Amino acid sequence: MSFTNTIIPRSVEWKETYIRLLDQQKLPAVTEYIKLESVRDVWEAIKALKVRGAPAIGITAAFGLALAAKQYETENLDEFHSQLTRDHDYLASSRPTAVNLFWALGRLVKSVQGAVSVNEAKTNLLHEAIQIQVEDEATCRRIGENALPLFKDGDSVMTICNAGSIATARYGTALAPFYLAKEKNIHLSVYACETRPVLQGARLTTWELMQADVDVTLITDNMAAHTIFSKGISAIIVGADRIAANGDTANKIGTYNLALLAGAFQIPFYVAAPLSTFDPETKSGADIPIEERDSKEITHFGGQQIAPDHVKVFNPAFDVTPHHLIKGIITEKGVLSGDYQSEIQRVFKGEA
Ligand SMILES: CSC[C@H]1O[C@H](OP(=O)(O)O)[C@H](O)[C@@H]1O
Repeated sequence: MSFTNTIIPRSVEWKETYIRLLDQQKLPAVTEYIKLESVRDVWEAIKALKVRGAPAIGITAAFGLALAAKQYETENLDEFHSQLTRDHDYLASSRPTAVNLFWALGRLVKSVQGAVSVNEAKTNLLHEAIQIQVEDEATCRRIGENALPLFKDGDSVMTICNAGSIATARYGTALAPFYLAKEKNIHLSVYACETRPVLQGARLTTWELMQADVDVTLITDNMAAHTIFSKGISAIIVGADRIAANGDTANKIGTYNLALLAGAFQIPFYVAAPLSTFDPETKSGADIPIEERDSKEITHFGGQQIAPDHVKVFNPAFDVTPHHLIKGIITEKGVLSGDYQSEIQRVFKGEA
């Protein structure tokens, strides 16, 4: 079965007067699409994780800024740029960790530099947003192609959160090799950590992989060590939200745990990410802002209170895996390994 049969729906689509969004908070029970008709709708959708995943956040924010600009009434270019800056900054405030958000918004702002009319600027913004989505789909497929040789037929591989098709334009990053393996009749078994508290693994990764008829088993996060031991997990592959200049990687909370377990069990720990998730301006993991989310994500489960009133809560949405725990960072340009600082510099100089 070819994944290109569009088995998995697109999470984000431009529809001229609105953005059509797959509401990822409703999955897997309900497949519902919502209309984002304003920059506020887009901000709220990103904040509430109705769309999530670094590349998908960047794509949605890009279409959000293009949609906002399309609604400006001014024909004055200075006023246009002033309103664009306001909405750029507003969208950039939706979530702090995934660098794709800022990277995509920055590409759009750059696309209007030199525009001689408001109309030309509006056209450039939309073309750039479309280009970001088109590029990301091709990038993710290449990540899958570069990742697949790292596994062999019959391997069992663990992952966390959802770095799948709906977290990107298509294919995903960490999940991309599983879709390509399916196309090539290579059998890989995936063990998906449920990923408390928002359950992207239980709700989204299993949902995606089952639709593509990829072998997937759901485990709770605290089962990871026993599963690696008892099921002979051969490798771990995860996505990323921001990769610092030295290779330190921010990803969903619980990723660091898996990296430590990979070291203890002496199995490879891979990060799969596009170059758009690298942030050479961030020197190390210590400099990556870690989003902290509402305590209700932890004190409530399925709408039921599961912890006492007024309990203290710490709810970081991400953690940082130090680069020395990462066997390889799989990108569209190939697999980076060893001295990540110089590898990343080499790739960003276009030497790859
Ligand atoms: C392909 S990037 C996916 C990345 O984003 C997720 O975070 P969130 O669901 O909060 O947006 C998680 O860190 C995934 O690895």
